[in-house]
Amino acid sequence: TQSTRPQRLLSAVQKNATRGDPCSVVRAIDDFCRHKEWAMNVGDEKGCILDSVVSEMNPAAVLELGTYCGYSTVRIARLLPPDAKFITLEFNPGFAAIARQVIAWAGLEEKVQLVEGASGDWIPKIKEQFGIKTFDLVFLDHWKDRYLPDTKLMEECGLLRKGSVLLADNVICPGTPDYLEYIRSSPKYESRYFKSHLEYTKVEDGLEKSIFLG
Ligand SMILES: O=C(NCCCCCn1ccc2cnccc21)c1cc(-c2ccc(F)cc2)cc(O)c1O
Ligand SMILES: [Mg+2]
Repeated sequence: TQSTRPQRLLSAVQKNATRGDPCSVVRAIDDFCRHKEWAMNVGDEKGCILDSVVSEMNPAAVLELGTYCGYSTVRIARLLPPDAKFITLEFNPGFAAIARQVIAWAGLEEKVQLVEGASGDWIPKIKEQFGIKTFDLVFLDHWKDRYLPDTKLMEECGLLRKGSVLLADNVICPGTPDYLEYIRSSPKYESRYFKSHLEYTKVEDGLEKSIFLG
């Protein structure tokens, strides 16, 4: 039977990365996606911006919406303090199965809780299911038309506190126009756009960093 792109990406990790070495996993995925097959990881250029946001925050509780193959999951988890709580949500069971193996290859399975399901279903349950009060950082990288409804849902569910940071991928390509319009005009947020490029290409894209003001 034909392999899928995520399966070929995992094989490249198992072939070229060192078990327990997150940076070698990140490098192996970037090499595969740049030279073999493009895939929708946040990539190395936007990944460095992600790293700087995570490092400066030193977050105790992180939520990632959109795991895919676990590339950004590994980038984030490798920078977290030991007792941090990190939940990553993936809708597609095939992607989730690959991501679990990529995260394990990096030796980070203890630091990440991968949950399968839809954001709209899971966000209202996170507090009681995982004993989390609020998130310090949310990385939005899932369905682009869910960024806005899910941000409003996180507000309503009390998952954001004064100072919580939302970091959104793909605000230019594929684009999240309704989310950008809302977050940039809302008095509840202080937003900043980090201009970059769509992973592994010269096409413009960027990350929108928004601080919840409470
Ligand atoms: O579509 C993208 N990502 C989302 C994938 C599906 C997420 C599904 N999902 C996961 C958790 C979850 C929870 N609830 C509901 C749904 C959920 C994406 C696309 C591009 C892209 C593609 C083609 C092109 F020509 C240019 C750009 C680039 C990116 O960086 C991307 O991230
Ligand atoms: Mg993305």
